Amino acid sequence: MPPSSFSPDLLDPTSPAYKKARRQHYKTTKHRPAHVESEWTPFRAAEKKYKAHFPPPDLSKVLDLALLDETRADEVARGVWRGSADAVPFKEMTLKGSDPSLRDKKAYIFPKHPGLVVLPSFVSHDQQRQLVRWALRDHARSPNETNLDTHYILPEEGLWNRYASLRATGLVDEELVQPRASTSTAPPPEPPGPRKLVANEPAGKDNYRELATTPKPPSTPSPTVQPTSTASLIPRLRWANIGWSYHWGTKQYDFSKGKGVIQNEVRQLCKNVVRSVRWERVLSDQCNHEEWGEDGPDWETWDESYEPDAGIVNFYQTRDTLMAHVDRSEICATSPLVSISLGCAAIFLIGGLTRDEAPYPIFLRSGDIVVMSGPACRRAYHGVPRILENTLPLHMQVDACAEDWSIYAEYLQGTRINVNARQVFPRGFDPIV
Ligand SMILES: O=C(O)CCC(=O)C(=O)O
Ligand SMILES: [Fe+2]
Repeated sequence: MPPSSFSPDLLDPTSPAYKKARRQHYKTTKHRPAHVESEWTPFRAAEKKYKAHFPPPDLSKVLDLALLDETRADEVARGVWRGSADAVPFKEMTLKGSDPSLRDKKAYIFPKHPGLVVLPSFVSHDQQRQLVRWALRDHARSPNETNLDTHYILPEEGLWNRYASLRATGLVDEELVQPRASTSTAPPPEPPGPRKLVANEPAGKDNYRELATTPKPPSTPSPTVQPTSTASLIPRLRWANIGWSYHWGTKQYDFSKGKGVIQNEVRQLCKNVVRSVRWERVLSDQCNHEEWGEDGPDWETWDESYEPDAGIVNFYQTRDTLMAHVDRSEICATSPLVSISLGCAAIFLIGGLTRDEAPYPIFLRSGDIVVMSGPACRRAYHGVPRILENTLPLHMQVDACAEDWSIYAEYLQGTRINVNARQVFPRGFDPIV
């Protein structure tokens, strides 16, 4: 896996690296039509801005909450990128709960985005490494579906475990993973690639039955995929499903596949996050009953009733992005979606109910958690236009821990992992499938 090619010199307009990148940029963009920019929605304009590799984006409008925490000063200073501590208005909150580690942690809420909560550095360094090991070694393998399963017959022990054992024997590029298409008679499908945008209808109690019974045809393997080495598939791992099976073709859950398990450590971490937030301060002025559904606001019960049962692990290489989208496949449109960042830092954009609202850009670093909750935030457009190069913190680097960490540290050099968990059904809803 090549480490990211970003040079810190690119942030200095007088450096030769910057001048070379500028020449290349002019060469590749000089034939682009000039009028398109004016047609972009505010969300699209923000995506374009932060995605750009040249000129490197100005991050002074990006909220960087790590700057408020002196224990992270070293983490901030080592990376070439940083945002600003006052880019957008926020309120700081203490956390609740008896665990002494919660005393030093904070939550941030945003008057313009009710239901959005950011908990910087919520996950301990040790737990960050545990989650990375879990994501790659234990989770991104059968029976859990990954983006690669459609097109490749993946090793029984899991792609990552096979890669680790091949590396140990020095044969890492020699073994080929076979395409699935040779064993299939299905019609040609779309080639493998990033997640596609599908305009799906928001799920809800009213259309649940219809959604649950809509046919969910299996995705078909690409006939053009070639036998590929295990090592070169590692950076192409893009997602792994958690819990209820998600059908990417229709952007609906496929309840007929049954309720998958959600690993206890992830479940407990998400539940601890939800229990530690003072919801009365986050959502008490969000009392419009209609928006919360027929049972009205239920945040008062979340300490006990929040139960994640689905989610995704996203694996991003430094050139990957996640386009603006709304997560509207869950029947419950208000219960918290808990999202954990690991590895390299990212820029997260969170907007409103349409792409016409300019989003807030927020720096997310390893260990940070974002919670999207309530009717406004759970249906808000959001995305990840940029993974920031050279931002792997010291505690995730090779020398951070036990010897077997080095393979993870090397992978993380140019990778961000996001683990997010959702509650699909509202409290008391009986999903007869
Ligand atoms: O990577 C992230 O921080 C966001 C992921 C996300 O929005 C999603 O998986 O739906
Ligand atoms: Fe999302």
